[in-house]
Amino acid sequence: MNYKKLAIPDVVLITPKVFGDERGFFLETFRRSEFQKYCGDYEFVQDNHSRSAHGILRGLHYQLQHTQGKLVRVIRGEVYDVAVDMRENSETFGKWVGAYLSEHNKKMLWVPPGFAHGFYVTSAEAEFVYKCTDYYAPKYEVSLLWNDPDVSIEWPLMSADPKLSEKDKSGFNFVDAPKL
Ligand SMILES: Cc1cn([C@H]2C[C@H](O)[C@@H](COP(=O)(O)OP(=O)(O)O[C@H]3O[C@H](C)C(=O)[C@H](O)[C@H]3O)O2)c(=O)[nH]c1=O
Repeated sequence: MNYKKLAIPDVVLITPKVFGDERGFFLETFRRSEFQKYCGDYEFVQDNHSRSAHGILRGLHYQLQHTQGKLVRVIRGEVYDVAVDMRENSETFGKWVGAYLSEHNKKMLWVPPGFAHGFYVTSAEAEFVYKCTDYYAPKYEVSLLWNDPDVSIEWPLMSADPKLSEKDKSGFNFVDAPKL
């Protein structure tokens, strides 16, 4: 596996080694020893799986307590995945990074605790699977608006506006969003 620190160094893009043969392919999606060496000493306690249609944008979400680190990947289709640094004392506070994750590139993104996370579906459909370092805690969950002018994420929109949940439509602007 290759571990590449992005412009926000705590966010790591992971490219697995893919073993292809006449049957198909094999790859390791997680190896604790390597992950802890390059990303930190985290344990995962919950795995999630969601499917979304083209043009859906889920997020950006974070939890004020039980903050979750997420190791995310796409097993069908393609998304543009984004992390926003919500850690008030961080040098990259309010900054964002993004990466295309797809069934074809098989890349994974490590999004540490303290980040708002979301993705936009660029394929017809996308199946998104991820590991979390803490449990879902809805009473502590917050949505950051996808199009906040201060964060100014450059989403690769393929139509006027993405399709959002009601919760995400009423997310906080960055200036008003609770910080970590
Ligand atoms: C996240 C979550 C949701 N749910 C239930 C609650 C709702 O009844 C239903 C859909 O939840 P929600 O609309 O919050 O799902 P997403 O919009 O995909 O939320 C996720 O979106 C972005 C991309 C994230 O990074 C988070 O992991 C997560 O917030 O699943 C659970 O039971 N457990 C969970 O861990």
